[in-house]
Amino acid sequence: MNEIESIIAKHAAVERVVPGEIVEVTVDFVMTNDATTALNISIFEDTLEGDTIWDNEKLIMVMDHYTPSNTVAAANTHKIMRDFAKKQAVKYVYDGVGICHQVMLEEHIMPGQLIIGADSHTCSYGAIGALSTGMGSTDIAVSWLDGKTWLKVPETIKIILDGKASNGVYSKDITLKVISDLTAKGATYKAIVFEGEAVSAMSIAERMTLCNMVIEAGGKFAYIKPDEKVKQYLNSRGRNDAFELDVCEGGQYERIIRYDISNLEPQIACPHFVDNICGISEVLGLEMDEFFIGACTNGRYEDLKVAADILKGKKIAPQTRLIVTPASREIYKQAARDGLLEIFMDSGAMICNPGCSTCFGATEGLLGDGERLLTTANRNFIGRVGSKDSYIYLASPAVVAVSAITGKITDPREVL
Ligand SMILES: CC(C)[C@H](C(=O)O)[C@@H](O)C(=O)O
Ligand code: SF4
Repeated sequence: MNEIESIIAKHAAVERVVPGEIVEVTVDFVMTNDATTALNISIFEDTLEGDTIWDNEKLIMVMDHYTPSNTVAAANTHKIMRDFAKKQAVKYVYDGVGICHQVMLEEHIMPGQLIIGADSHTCSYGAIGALSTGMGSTDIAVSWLDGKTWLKVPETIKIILDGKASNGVYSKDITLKVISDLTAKGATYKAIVFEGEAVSAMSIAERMTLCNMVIEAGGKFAYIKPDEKVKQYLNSRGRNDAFELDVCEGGQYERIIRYDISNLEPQIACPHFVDNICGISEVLGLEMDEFFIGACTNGRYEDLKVAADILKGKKIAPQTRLIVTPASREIYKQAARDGLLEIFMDSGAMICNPGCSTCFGATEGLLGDGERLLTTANRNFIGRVGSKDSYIYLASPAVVAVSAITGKITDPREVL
């Protein structure tokens, strides 16, 4: 079995699984957020006539898409979540602490686990060697009954990233390039394993970026074999439990794709599809109205640091706005301690509280008619951030920061 199949087999308590087979698995955590928890609750209580959830330490609830509540509807949704959490004595409820995926990484996930979440970017936890995937509300509610769900064992694509990214090129550019080649449906219900020297060189933050966008090609799971960096990260977060490294000999892959990323240029996803991607040279000089640095793709400390180093002592272009939203409270605090927030504010940026923010377009930073946004998020669907007549471009934090200074798409390699 390969890495993916071996983790699934463990959770199905069987010796061996093969792609295409449907198995019942026990999950380690179920994560839900304020976008759909109220729906999960109504399915659990009304449709399934559920009484008590299977484990009050394994259902993790996060309020992040609409925090602090910006409408009465959002406040009522949060109230439903809080009432349910109280009734069920749910141990982990995070409100305003950060984006669900970042909070899960910081507080809960261990390599080798299997996690399902009511959010498509749940696939991010492959960054530290966990198998995780997003599911719809009914499947999530059913899992609350007994901590089990079903899966079709996916085929696995292995992507080997060789070479060393040049200055100004980051894991966001690599992930955009991979999505562009796979296309939006090219990896539907397939697992993607990343390996190679470029992956080994990546920080945990960069690996999160890489795994986060696998769903944009339809992927079921993303996975990077955990190494010493993962161990160090977990230790730094107080999680010292030993984890087994999966030794998978003779594993089968549906395809192996190899990249040499040494000559890759910064990539931009253009409206209105994530796989509508080009090299930055094709869109240089395109004027923008708004810039956003944040989201579960690129709102981590390392991302803010890259942006702050570029923005230090500089001002954003007149008649534009820059919104910076740290992905979690931990990141916010560290960015404050290290002076990053001051650099952003001095440049003219607005700093928002940890959460999905302008990525989801529910709380702040909405676009007006005809406006263009350059963002570090992962989706550029029509109308996602405000007006249906607006245009969203996806890029790395370095591209967004350097472009915020000029007001138009600019190549970070010019300044780095
Ligand atoms: C609202 C939520 C369920 C959704 C998702 O599943 O991804 C959101 O987080 C997004 O990024 O579009
Ligand atoms: S930051 Fe954006 S992509 Fe991530 S969970 Fe929130 S809305 Fe979804």
